[in-house]
Amino acid sequence: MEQQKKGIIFLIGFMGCGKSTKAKQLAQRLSCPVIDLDDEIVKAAGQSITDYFAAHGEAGFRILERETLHEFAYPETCVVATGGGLPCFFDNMDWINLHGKSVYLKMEPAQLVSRLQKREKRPLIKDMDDPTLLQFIEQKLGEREPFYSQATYILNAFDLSAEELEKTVFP
Ligand SMILES: Nc1ncnc2c1ncn2[C@@H]1O[C@H](COP(=O)(O)OP(=O)(O)O)[C@@H](O)[C@H]1O
Ligand SMILES: O=C(O)C1=C[C@@H](OP(=O)(O)O)[C@@H](O)[C@H](O)C1
Ligand SMILES: [Mg+2]
Repeated sequence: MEQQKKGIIFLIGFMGCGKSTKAKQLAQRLSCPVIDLDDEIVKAAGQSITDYFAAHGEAGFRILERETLHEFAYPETCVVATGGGLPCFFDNMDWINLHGKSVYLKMEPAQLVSRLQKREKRPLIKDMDDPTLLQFIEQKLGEREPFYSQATYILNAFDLSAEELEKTVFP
C-alpha cells in the first residue's frame, strides 16, 4: 500500500534554480495545492516585487516576506516555492524546518546565469549584464549557502525531474 504523502514541502535556493517551476510540477504529482510566496507577497502588497522594493527598499521587503511566510494559512499538505533570499533572513530557515520538510535546489553559478535571462521581475539583478550577474551570484551564494545547507534535503537541481524530487521527499 502506498504511504501517505502529507505535510508541507518548502523549496529553497538561489534565484533561477527552478523553485517556482518545480513547486508546480511536484504539487501536480501529489495532487495538492502549490503556494508561491512571491505571488502571495504581490497579493498582500497590491504591487509587484520590483515596485515594492522601489518603495520600501530590500529591508521593507524582507519584513513583508517574513510576515507572509509566518502568517499564510497553509493547507495540511502543499508545496511552497519560497523567494531566493527568504531562508537567509530572521528566523525563517528555522521556521521552515519546524513546519515542514525543505529541499535546497542547488545549482552552479553559471547554470543560474543561463536560467536568469529574464531578469526584469527580480529587482536585485534586473539591471545586470551576464558577467556582472555571475560575479554577484558567486558572492551572494557564498553568503546564502550556510542557510540553504540547513535544508532537510539537498538536490542537484539542473537536470532534476519532478519524479526524482517526489522520491526524495517521500522515499
Ligand atoms: N528544467 C528547466 N529547463 C529549462 N528552463 C527552466 C527549467 N526549469 C525552470 N526553467 C526556467 O528557468 C527560469 C527560472 O525558473 P523559476 O522556476 O522562476 O526559478 P526560481 O523560482 O527558483 O527563481 C524560468 O525562466 C523558467 O522558465
Ligand atoms: O533572491 C532574492 O533575494 C529574491 C528572489 C526572488 O524570488 P525567486 O528566487 O523566485 O526569483 C524574489 O523573492 C525577490 O526578487 C528577491
Ligand atoms: Mg520563484
